[in-house]
Amino acid sequence: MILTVTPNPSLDRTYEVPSLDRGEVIRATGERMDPGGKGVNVSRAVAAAGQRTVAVLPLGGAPGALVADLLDQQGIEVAPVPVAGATRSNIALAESDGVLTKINAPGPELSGAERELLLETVRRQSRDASWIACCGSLPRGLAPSWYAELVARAHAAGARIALDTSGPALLAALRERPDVVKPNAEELAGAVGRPLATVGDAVKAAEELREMGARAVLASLGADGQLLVSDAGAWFGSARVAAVRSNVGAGDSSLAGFLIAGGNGPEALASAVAHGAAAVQLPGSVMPTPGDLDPAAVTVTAEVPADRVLKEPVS
Ligand SMILES: O=P(O)(O)OC[C@@]1(O)O[C@H](CO)[C@@H](O)[C@@H]1O
Repeated sequence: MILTVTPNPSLDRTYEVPSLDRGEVIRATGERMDPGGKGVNVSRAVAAAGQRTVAVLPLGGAPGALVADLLDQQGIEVAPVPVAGATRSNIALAESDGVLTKINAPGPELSGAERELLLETVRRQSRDASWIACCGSLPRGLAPSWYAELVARAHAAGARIALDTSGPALLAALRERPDVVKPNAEELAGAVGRPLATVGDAVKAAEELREMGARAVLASLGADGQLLVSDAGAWFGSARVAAVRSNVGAGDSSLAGFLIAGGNGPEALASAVAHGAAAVQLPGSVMPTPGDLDPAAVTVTAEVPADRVLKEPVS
């Protein structure tokens, strides 16, 4: 079973708009609502692959009830932590030329009792988890060291941890040696405090994260592909993609693909790349089913193209 922990879930609202004109009333041409938050999306992708998953998340207010309903409709097993504050709503504005602007709310503030209940729920649900995926930003009330504490507790209980977060929460958790961390290019650059211009720069940054404590680094480099750097070596994976529809949740789909395939080595990287490529070709944060995957379009190599200049460099 793959357990996911999303301390700051969201009701994801996507509005399709012709274009963004600041200061104007913009009429949306379409809208959709998805249960969101990075760990929630990982659970949706794991469930879409037919594997068992449980999603732990605080839920509160009317948006929280809607998230619970939407997850129920999708057949996702949830271990909810009831909280007094309302679950946030995150807005995505999708322009017809493919540009997507996202507004992520801070989320409710968790009280001391709610924080404890969240940790206790994770502990209770961890028993038959092969992996615990801890994902996304932290809501107010959780210190940047919260993920570090979670990783330490989960390791003590014998579980493996995948961590997808950024900034101080990522840096603080590294010292507890998470089994894999999954930064995107921006998060990787932020963690090492340097720009990334080439694939080789990303490999160096990933190695630095390993020196800081990560056992393995699965880095998503957007249109450029993905990197896996672990004690067994480094691999680079990429896929042919016909047309990008939405990259919301593509990183979460990749992480799910990686964990479903064992969470280690080039086969798991190939599965991560296949899941990420399938997700960007689906609308909103729709997660791919096995029928959406195209493994033949994926290439994984141990000959990392270090000199390749990134299409989307991070300055
Ligand atoms: O604010 P965070 O926690 O960093 O990210 C939240 C979020 O942007 O991540 C998911 C996509 O990865 C969305 O479902 C959700 O809205």
